[in-house]
Amino acid sequence: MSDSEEESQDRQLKIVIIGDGACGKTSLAMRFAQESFGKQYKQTVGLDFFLKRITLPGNLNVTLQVWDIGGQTIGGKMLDKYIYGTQGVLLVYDITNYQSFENLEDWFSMVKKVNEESETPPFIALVGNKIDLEHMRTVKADKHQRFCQENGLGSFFVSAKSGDSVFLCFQRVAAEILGIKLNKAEIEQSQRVVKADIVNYSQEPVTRMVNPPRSSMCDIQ
Ligand SMILES: Nc1nc2c(ncn2[C@@H]2O[C@H](COP(=O)(O)OP(=O)(O)OP(=O)(O)O)[C@@H](O)[C@H]2O)c(=O)[nH]1
Repeated sequence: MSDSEEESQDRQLKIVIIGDGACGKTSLAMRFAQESFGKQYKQTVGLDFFLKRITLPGNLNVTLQVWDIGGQTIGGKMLDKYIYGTQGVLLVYDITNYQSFENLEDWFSMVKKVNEESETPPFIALVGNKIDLEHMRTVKADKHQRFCQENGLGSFFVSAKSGDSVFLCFQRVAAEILGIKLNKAEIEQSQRVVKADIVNYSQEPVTRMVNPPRSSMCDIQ
């Protein structure tokens, strides 16, 4: 196959990431596109772009154009322009921040409004981020599932910090947009194992523990 034939197989997909400030949108994009994570919070002003090429079953190369939209753009003039024409939307919230989940109604309304007259509406997924902080969860998983069922959304729980399910999320969204079914082996291959250091708390006599640790088995670092 010639180079030009190979290139012509590449598809470009636009995926926007929206949701409240500090829920982890930039971190998800960086984890997916650059395999990195930063603890420091730096607010996104306007938007940032990330590009990543992935291969879907059938040797289909797809370049994902990820639009990381700043949380402060809600209510601004530019948001509808950023969302317009997108094929995929990740509606992200922080599982430890209930307000970020509630506010998704507003983000979702904006997506629906922009696509009111679209013949090819985007594939939309609800993404609960920061699952490494499960012990601090304030948004129950059944609330998440109900929102997905009521609105026909894809559903993901991820951690930009540990990388858990991040690649899988983007891969499945791309596959859904293109109408490709991933088999079990392909899904399992994309699921990253969460690395956790075992912390042995049992060295301290139980009677001396004034503030017991939140988890007695392991901490996810
Ligand atoms: N523990 C944990 N922290 C995370 C995770 N994802 C993001 N963070 C932290 O949350 C803070 C906000 O992350 P960002 O990715 O900048 O959030 P954002 O949604 O892009 O924020 P805006 O730019 O304001 O829209 C940062 O301090 C990140 O390190 C995660 O999965 N787990």
